[in-house]
Amino acid sequence: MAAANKPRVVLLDIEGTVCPISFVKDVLFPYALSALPSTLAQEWDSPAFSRYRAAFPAKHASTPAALAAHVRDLMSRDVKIAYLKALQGYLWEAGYALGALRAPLFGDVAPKVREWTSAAAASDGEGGGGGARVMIYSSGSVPAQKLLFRHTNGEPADLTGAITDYFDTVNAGPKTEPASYERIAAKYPEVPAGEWLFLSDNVREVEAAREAGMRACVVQRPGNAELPEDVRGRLEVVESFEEL
Ligand SMILES: CSCCC(=O)C(=O)COP(=O)(O)O
Ligand SMILES: [Mg+2]
Repeated sequence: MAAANKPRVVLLDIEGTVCPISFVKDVLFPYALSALPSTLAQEWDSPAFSRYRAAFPAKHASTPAALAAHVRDLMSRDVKIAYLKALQGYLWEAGYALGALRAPLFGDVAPKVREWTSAAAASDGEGGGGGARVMIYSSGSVPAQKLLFRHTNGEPADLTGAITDYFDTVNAGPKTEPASYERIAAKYPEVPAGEWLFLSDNVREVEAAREAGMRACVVQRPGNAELPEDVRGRLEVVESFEEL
């Protein structure tokens, strides 16, 4: 990337961008579904669990069976609604803690994140040295994002020390709306929107970030759906962070 194009903040999507979609669909989701029945049976009235239950619409949270059916329905349709995402994060906690879950980041991710952030630290975050702060914006809840980056397949496994901030649909808004990216950028008024780089597998998210004035690239990873034909002609597409 030419020096003039160096971002001061890199904002990363998770699923399909830093880790395979299959980790979410074939590992995280089944883990949550398998932990659900015992969690509902043992923790229904516990203070730790009841705040997740209380966030569900009352008609779907009247009994453990009703809530389980609603969660299964939402997950079968991959509905990215905040109360489901919060519950998933809670269900994954034990899996990460026990070592049953570990996030398989693509090989280029951790080295590039460390390159961006160590150069940013060396230049005091002011840019010019090729460094950038790294932040996350995912439909997964902020606690779920932190779990994922604390338990990666890397060595060391914990990448959270390199990540400055986390955004989800609760604190930023829907990922396909430009206003969400404006809200994120507004939290860091010292960095103009044009000096942010958003990376995502989702074309509509990339378009929304661009509408908000950010530079944004589509990340096309193994296992992602094929991109519509016109995308490569009108948007930047990368297959690895090494290209950045
Ligand atoms: C960080 S939690 C696991 C991922 C997840 O649940 C999800 O919905 C990911 O969506 P993304 O916006 O990162 O594509
Ligand atoms: Mg994604």
